[in-house]
Amino acid sequence: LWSNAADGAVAPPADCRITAEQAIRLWAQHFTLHGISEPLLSSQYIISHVLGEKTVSFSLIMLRDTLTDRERERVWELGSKRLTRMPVQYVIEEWDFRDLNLKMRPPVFIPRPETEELVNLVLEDLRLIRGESHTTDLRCLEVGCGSGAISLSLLRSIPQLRVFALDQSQTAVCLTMENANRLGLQDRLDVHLLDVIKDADAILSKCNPVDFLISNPPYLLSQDMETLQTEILGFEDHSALDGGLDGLSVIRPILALSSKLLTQRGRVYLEVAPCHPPIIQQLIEEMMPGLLYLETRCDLTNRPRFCILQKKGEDG
Ligand SMILES: C[S@@+](CC[C@H](N)C(=O)[O-])C[C@H]1O[C@@H](n2cnc3c(N)ncnc32)[C@H](O)[C@@H]1O
Repeated sequence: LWSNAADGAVAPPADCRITAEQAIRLWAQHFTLHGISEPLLSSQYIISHVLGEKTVSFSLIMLRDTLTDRERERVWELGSKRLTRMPVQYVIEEWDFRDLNLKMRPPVFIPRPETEELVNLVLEDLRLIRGESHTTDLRCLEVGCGSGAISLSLLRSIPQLRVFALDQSQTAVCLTMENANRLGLQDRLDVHLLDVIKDADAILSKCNPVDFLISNPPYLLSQDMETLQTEILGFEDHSALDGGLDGLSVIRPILALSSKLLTQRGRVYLEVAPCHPPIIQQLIEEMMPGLLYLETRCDLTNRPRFCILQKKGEDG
């Protein structure tokens, strides 16, 4: 079953009858043998994808009988890609984020579960501030939109929302637009190729004012980059991850921009590293008189990962 093709990929077996369940087991074993992380899940995602099932409904594929020749070839083709340590999300070119199915393309950052928590937190906070009011329009800026996961989730959940999304990567900008078009959410979204460090004036002229700003910026300390998994280091855009010496190289300009862009009492929602909340709070209290540090929230594993800030009103 594992004869190697000339390019090192695993060749699909000829004349082999194999069920979906057997294929899952076989590939999970093969991944384990080659030190691939999450071998069983990788195998399940690939085979579900090839069979056109939603990534979550693994039990359904157990009911499937023998794979067709085409399906088997495709499984072997995608399995071979995973053997190169390519993340499974890039292998199957799709990933679910909350209730959205998004196209994935290397090296655009793969959305993580913590960011679903960030979106939930924002939706809950907006409900508390605005009540159930559906009449007033809302405007939001997302810095570093990647595949569009955050912006598109917010647009799907809030019908009165208009989003300005920006990213310094052309591939990310294109992928966000492609995902918006696939989901029919493009009419309330403007996506710009802009760098929050270099293009503050352009951002102010295109997106001003906004009711809230949201970002999952690159926040890893450069020294921690080398501890990342081969899957991440070898395939994902490093500028989506590396936040410089103190992890704040993109967060600082976001804060500076916020005080200029936000409407009175407008909010900033940030996903950050666990070491960042007290540093950001101090930065704001000492250097940014227009902003107020409201609170730190923890993720599901109880690590302090989200910061909520507010622009001060005229009365302070
Ligand atoms: C951690 S990823 C988040 C992507 C997406 N929001 C998500 O949560 O899946 C950070 C994103 O910020 C972008 N980025 C990094 N530096 C930036 C900068 N200076 N200006 C604008 N975007 C930046 C990266 O290209 C990347 O897409």
